[in-house]
Amino acid sequence: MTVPEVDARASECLELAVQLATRNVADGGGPFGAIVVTSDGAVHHGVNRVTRDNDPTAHAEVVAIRAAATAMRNFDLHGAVLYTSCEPCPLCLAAALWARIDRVYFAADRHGAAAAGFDDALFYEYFAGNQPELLPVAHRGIPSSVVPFDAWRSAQGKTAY
Ligand SMILES: Nc1nc2[nH]cnc2c(=O)[nH]1
Repeated sequence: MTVPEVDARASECLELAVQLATRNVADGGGPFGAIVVTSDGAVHHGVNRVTRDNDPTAHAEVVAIRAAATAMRNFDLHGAVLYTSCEPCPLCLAAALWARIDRVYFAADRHGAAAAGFDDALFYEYFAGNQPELLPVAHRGIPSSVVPFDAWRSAQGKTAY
């Protein structure tokens, strides 16, 4: 069942994300825009800044999540919604999970991104186990690997996340 007010808000927010994405292309950036609406109703913008900042992690969604967390002075964005011009890539989806965002709405999908030359769909294939050669990852369980976790478990006054 759909809730009309929620759906109206989603369309409006997605339109804004798409406008940010389009404007970002005119400004010399990638064609991605996102907003995070936090639990207090504030709207936090993000656009893709990868090439401008030489930061491969500066995807629109990540930039919006960082802006929201900074403004909220909290790494936990429980109660927030992410609206993005394009389906979050695995990096952006992981950022939303770590931020404890409640829900995600997207406009274009990974196949639209692929048609524009972006590897979002390919990286989903990697995580599905279908493209292992893209990035070989090896486990070497050296004995000291447990030391940081032991330190964490016994740390007093830590901030868990
Ligand atoms: N969803 C999304 N996919 C991307 N692929 C490359 N950059 C981006 C981005 O900023 N957002």
